Amino acid sequence: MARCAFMEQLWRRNSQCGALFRLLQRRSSSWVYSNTHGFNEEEIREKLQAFPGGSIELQKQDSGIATLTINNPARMNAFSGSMMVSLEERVTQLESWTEGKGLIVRGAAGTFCSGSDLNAVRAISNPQDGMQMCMFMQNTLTRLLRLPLISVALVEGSALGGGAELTTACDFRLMAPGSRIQFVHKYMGLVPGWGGAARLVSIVGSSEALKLLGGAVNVDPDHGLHIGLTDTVLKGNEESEGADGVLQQAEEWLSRYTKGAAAVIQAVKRVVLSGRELQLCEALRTEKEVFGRVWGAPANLQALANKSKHK
Ligand SMILES: CCCC(=O)SCCNC(=O)CCNC(=O)[C@H](O)C(C)(C)COP(=O)(O)OP(=O)(O)OC[C@H]1O[C@@H](n2cnc3c(N)ncnc32)[C@H](O)[C@@H]1OP(=O)(O)O
Repeated sequence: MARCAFMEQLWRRNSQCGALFRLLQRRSSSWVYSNTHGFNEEEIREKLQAFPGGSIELQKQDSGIATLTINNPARMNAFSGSMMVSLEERVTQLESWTEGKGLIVRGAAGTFCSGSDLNAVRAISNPQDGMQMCMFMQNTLTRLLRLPLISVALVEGSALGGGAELTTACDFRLMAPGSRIQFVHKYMGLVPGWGGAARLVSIVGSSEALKLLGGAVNVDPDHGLHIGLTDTVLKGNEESEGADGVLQQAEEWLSRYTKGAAAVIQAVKRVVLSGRELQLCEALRTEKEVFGRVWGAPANLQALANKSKHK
């Protein structure tokens, strides 16, 4: 133990190593499962890779907003095994994006995602593989939600099953007209397994969550707004300018919250995340630590020099 504390001090002394230490600490604290829980990441990664198809595209923009596209249109953007692995790799890339501020998660070709690819699910329907896939996806989606970026799910068309769960791994849900979010798991003889039930309860409360899961309710944009699952309803592509009007609207909506220095926006996400997830004392200590990183930092000094008024 003493040796560990000494090593930690050494790490922290050098600021570059300190940053790396924080990154590693943040990454490992974002993981729900490790080998102590019987999770064998390498093995399930290899099994998932045996079910190829589709892709996960990541596009980072200079504005600090990235777009993550679930791309498997022939199967309504269902997640093949290789897409699950690719999503994890994209999340890893985003974890170290120092200039990043926001993230839009969307599906290709006008629909969000129809959950896991039923062909892959059939092939790994034994309990051991099912548990490993569940832990793999829970780890990935927990890390997605904990990214130091403000994230939105842009829902067009259908978000079904695991697709509905994916929307809850974002900070906000924006819905296009005619779209739906539906936890269809009950019809498949399942419950959510990608962390969607736990996150749904924290978004809409336990009684609404019980209704949505127990009734496999088809949530349209108005119902989503009413129960607090949806944050805003966008105009349709035909009512907005350009071929990809809904994406543009989502970027405009998100950019209200991402204006400013990346370090500050990332700090905002961190303090809200710790308030959301941690016990009060721990959240307060995290807030103090994050505050210490922005206090006297360039954005703060610049604001002081500008003597800004907030009218
Ligand atoms: C823990 C995770 C739990 C889960 O995610 S379980 C999976 C839950 N998802 C589902 O059950 C979705 C089942 N699919 C549907 O209900 C419908 O296909 C859907 C999405 C409403 C679209 O309906 P339509 O517009 O009528 O189109 P369609 O049925 O002809 O589909 C077009 C092609 O896409 C395929 N597809 C859709 N969802 C899929 C899926 N999840 N896995 C594998 N293939 C899927 C569908 O089979 C069809 O393919 P094909 O053209 O017949 O070759």
